[in-house]
Amino acid sequence: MHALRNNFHNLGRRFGRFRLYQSHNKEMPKTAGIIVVGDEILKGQTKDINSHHMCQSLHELGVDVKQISVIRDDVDVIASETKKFSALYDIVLTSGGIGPTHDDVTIEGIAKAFEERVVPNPTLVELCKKYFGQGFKDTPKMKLACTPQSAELHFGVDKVKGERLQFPLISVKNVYIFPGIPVLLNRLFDNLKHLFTTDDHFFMEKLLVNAFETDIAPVLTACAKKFDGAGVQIGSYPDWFNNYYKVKVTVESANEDATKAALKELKDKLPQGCLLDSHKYCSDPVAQNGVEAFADIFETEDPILHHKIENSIEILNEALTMYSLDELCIGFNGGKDCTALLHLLYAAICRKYPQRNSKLQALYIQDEHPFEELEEFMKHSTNRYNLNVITMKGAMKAALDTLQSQQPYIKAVVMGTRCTDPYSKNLSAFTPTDGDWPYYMRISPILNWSYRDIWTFLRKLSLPYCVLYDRGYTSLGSRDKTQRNEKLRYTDNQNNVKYRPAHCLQNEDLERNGRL
Ligand SMILES: Cc1cc2nc3c(=O)[nH]c(=O)nc-3n(C[C@H](O)[C@H](O)[C@H](O)COP(=O)(O)OP(=O)(O)OC[C@H]3O[C@@H](n4cnc5c(N)ncnc54)[C@H](O)[C@@H]3O)c2cc1C
Ligand SMILES: [Co+2]
Ligand SMILES: [K+]
Ligand SMILES: [Mg+2]
Repeated sequence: MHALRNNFHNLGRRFGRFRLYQSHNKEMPKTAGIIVVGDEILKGQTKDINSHHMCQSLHELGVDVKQISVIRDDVDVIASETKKFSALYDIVLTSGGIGPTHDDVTIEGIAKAFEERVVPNPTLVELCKKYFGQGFKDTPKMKLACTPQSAELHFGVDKVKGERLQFPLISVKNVYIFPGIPVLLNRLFDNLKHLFTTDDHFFMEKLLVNAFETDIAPVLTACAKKFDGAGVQIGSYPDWFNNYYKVKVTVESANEDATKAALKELKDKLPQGCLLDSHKYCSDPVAQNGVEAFADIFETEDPILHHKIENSIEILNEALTMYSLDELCIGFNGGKDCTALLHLLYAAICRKYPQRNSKLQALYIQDEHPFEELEEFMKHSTNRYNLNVITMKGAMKAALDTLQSQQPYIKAVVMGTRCTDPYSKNLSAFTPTDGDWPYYMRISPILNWSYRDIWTFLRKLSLPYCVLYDRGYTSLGSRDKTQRNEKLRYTDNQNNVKYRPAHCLQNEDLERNGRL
């Protein structure tokens, strides 16, 4: 059945050029190809985000994007690629190369593809006259008013203002010519969506699987084969940094029943217990960070932690009354404790200052030999919590000295210290630094949290944490002085040495086992 449909569809495609003004083959979703034009992209000077935006939007509209091609600003290359794509796909979208300078030749290339001449377009000439003034015809701006002979213009209406957009989208046969500047492209695309809308809709389901791709590959292959005839596509996308699953498996087709059947098959055949319960996993916990929400989650299951959280929030609220955001920073080095703390502090700040536009300041005293994974996690956290990270290098005391002279307005540091940390037994929630240290108020809202509390909090809320904790590390310091915790070591049934994740450590007194 599938083969038959495909042949039918290919037949349609072979006569693509004659099909242009007919509606597309109803048997299959409408297809599209995207051509990104620009030397700067091939040189790595500009990152192509336009094709990504177009793919996302087209997919939502039910259009099946089949190919993206990135090519240079060259008339012949543009002409041959356009000709090829125009015959292969129902619609073609190009991005870039339509400016007034010599290096923008997309219009010429597309004209050449269809053996047309480039001519002044009366409507565009009028528009340019209004926009640039009479004299524009003798300037390079005239290029903006020229199109291939058979070009059509599509004027979008600005959804917000209700006005006609100043410049139209140009199309030639089934090729839609977009400008390369992302805001212009997006504006045109979003206001002209109706040109690309179809009756189709893709049905997508996803499974989050906590198993290695190599271990689930046979099941995926068998399922893909079984449902191929029904047009179901199964995708497998490993995520190296997620703490809760290793692979995202997608099941998708234009047929809802087929999608559901394939999903069920996968659920039945994948190893027991490796599927993440979508009700228990939150993919964006930072967006749902209401302070009350945390405490409530733990209220019945873990009443002791519930009270610890409430107590920590009280301390943070007090800190926010005593210090302005300019005077406060969090001591953040990517470790598990300050990761939990950061989430709490961020929530408290969002509640106290819902309209704020200043960032939360974070102090990062960078080790001489930091773990790469830790640095990676720092970067992600900076974006996730919109941090202003103040990075200091060198020994801690000296770094704090420098901080004091460079950022004299900072008065207090919120820290993820716990009583069980070295030299921390006698700390209280608000303790100034010791005599020979530069003067700061140290605020420690999670002093009485245990190792287990930290993990319960992080994992229950699906908070991201540094991936090293999933690979056998239970406490992180300098790379040359930190090892995996031997208590987490085991040998699997193929005799490979492996390490369990940090949250599995039973005896929490052994947390610092891997620190040299
Ligand atoms: C602002 C500040 C003030 C300090 N004042 C004193 C003091 O008065 N007397 C004293 O003896 N020691 C002080 N220290 C040192 C501290 O007691 C620990 O020795 C140090 O944090 C390492 O702790 P750890 O490895 O045991 O635990 P960690 O869990 O690594 O540290 C506990 C907390 O300290 C903060 N922190 C740790 N390392 C960094 C870093 N590299 N960059 C940013 N924040 C970090 C984090 O909030 C973290 O959760 C201070 C440290 C800082 C950051
Ligand atoms: Co079939
Ligand atoms: K893959
Ligand atoms: Mg710690």
